[in-house]
Amino acid sequence: MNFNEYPDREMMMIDLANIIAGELGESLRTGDRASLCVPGGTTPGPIFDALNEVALDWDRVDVLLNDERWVPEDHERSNTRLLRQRLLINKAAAAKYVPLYAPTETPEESMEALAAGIEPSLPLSVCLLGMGADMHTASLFPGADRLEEALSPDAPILLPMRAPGAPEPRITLSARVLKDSTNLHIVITGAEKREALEKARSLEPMDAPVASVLDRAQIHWTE
Ligand SMILES: O=C(O)[C@H](O)[C@@H](O)[C@H](O)[C@H](O)COP(=O)(O)O
Repeated sequence: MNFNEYPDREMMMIDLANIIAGELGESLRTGDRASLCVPGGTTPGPIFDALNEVALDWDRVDVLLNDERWVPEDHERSNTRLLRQRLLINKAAAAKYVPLYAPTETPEESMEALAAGIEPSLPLSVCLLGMGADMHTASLFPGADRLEEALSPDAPILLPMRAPGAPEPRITLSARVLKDSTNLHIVITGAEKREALEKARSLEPMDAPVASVLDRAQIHWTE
């Protein structure tokens, strides 16, 4: 496991924004387009704040989420809302946003169309993941209804997911799509998550879904 520890949150978020920008720049040097896949939740906001100011050919970058909560875009729990407020602004406003949400009642109704929209952005050039203290990443939750399918090597791109730990239905990229990213990072903060990550190393992905990507990921941690 590639583990990077930082002296404080501010430094970690700025460093990570620079690392991500460098990797996107490298992908744009060798290809026509690059893709950046990011988590929602409460951790990544400051990374987005730094990243949206970076000079990059953003008009050649696809931006998408690891996972989305099935709520309207103006809902306070919408990850899309977070992206529109903090990442897809300033210089990064030129990026192409690839949605993981559509206004249908259930994720199942939109799954096929959303997956078709994502396919051209694969493999992901840069994927940043978060992690919960229950060892979930993206919406790959322990005990989730379609976890086994989402972890399988021939999983579809996208799956609906319902889990005891998630208050609303979710939609998530599958583990194989996350793992196939050219550059893969996990950002976590605090002692509880560090402990959970250590524990995940000796567990199976069905019990600790983040374990499915650990051998490919660089971990970034601070208190
Ligand atoms: O929609 C989401 O909730 C995420 O994409 C999810 O996988 C998140 O990264 C972790 O739950 C960590 O969340 P926090 O950063 O809020 O702890």
